[in-house]
Amino acid sequence: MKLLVYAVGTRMPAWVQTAWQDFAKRMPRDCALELHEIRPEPRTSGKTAQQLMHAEAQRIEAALPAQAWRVILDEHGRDLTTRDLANHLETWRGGGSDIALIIGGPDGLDPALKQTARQTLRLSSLTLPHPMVRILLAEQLYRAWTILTGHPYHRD
Ligand SMILES: C[S@@+](CC[C@H](N)C(=O)[O-])C[C@H]1O[C@@H](n2cnc3c(N)ncnc32)[C@H](O)[C@@H]1O
Repeated sequence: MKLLVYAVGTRMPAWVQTAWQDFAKRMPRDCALELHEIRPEPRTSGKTAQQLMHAEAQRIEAALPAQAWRVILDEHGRDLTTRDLANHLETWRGGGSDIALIIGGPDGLDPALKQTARQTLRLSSLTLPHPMVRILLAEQLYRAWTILTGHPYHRD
């Protein structure tokens, strides 16, 4: 099983890339964390937010593997604890499919794309900037894995 993160946004600052790598490289091969960046629609095109999100959704759809279990990251989703996330990770590992975790761009995600998700996760009740979401998600997935394996990184 792989954890495939599809995140709208390219050319991130070095600190974002460094933080991502720091957590991604800690994940074991059988739970690998991969980042797939989706090119954002230019914000100078005069398009509405709906049109921007629709264009980005088409790129996300084109990039997603057909069999992946889709999980949307959304501030409007259900709250969860890190232990809840560890339980999800355990279920995902048992399911066998790769997991596609989808993060929107500055305007969020197209409502039609959101409806295709099997699960929606909220990392916080705050609206987070999209570069921070990928880092926070990577850290929380690593933390969830350490809970499942009894690694001392996580302390209750
Ligand atoms: C700047 S936010 C977009 C905010 C937009 N108002 C919306 O309703 O989605 C960019 C992306 O980061 C993710 N995101 C932001 N805050 C989040 C949170 N608290 N939990 C989970 N994902 C979040 C979502 O995938 C969102 O599409």
